[in-house]
Amino acid sequence: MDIQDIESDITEVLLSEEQIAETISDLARRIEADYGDDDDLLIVGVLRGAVMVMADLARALRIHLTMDWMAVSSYGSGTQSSGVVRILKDLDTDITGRKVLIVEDIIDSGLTLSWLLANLRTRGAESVEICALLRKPEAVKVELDVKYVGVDIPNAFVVGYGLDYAEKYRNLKSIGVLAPHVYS
Ligand SMILES: O=P(O)(O)OC[C@H]1O[C@H](OP(=O)(O)OP(=O)(O)O)[C@H](O)[C@@H]1O
Ligand code: HPA
Ligand SMILES: [Mg+2]
Repeated sequence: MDIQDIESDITEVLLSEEQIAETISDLARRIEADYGDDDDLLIVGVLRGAVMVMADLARALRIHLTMDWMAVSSYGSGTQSSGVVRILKDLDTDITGRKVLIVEDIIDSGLTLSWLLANLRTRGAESVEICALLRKPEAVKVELDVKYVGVDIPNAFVVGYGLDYAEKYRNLKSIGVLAPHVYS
């Protein structure tokens, strides 16, 4: 299978490579306006979906920061959240007194971030905020206090730029709606 075949599994491109870059840049400017060099900002990427957002957002931010990672999973290999969040890898950093910004690829049901936010807020950080590239307003099931959202998207299963279906498509440069023929 070559790249041409992968892209044919996308019915509609929601965000092109250029639109993703603009969105990340806008997020970075807003984050910079709220945090300065002295804030000792710790950005926490949520593996594995947020890898691309983390890599690009970190490079777009023109302030000092440190990076750490958590791995949680709630989706298994399907397209519906199980609602059961598992920690697969915890932080290596003690976040007591730190300013923490969780970086995510997508808020779908919101269950993953709701759980993660509650978990990190028990650890004595000065602040814990959320930055998500995408949000599906029609799919969100829980009230979630999200400080930075890139783009609101329709309630369709999307892939690319870190987002997967059964672990594939994370390497697409754009974000698009997965074609129904892929499910069957
Ligand atoms: O708002 P929710 O309905 O909770 O869905 C969002 C979460 O689901 C996906 O991760 P997943 O658990 O599939 O693991 P992955 O990041 O390794 O792809 C995505 O990367 C978010 O972390
Ligand atoms: O639309 C989605 N695509 C890929 N992974 C996801 N995890 C939650 N929602 C999605
Ligand atoms: Mg994820």
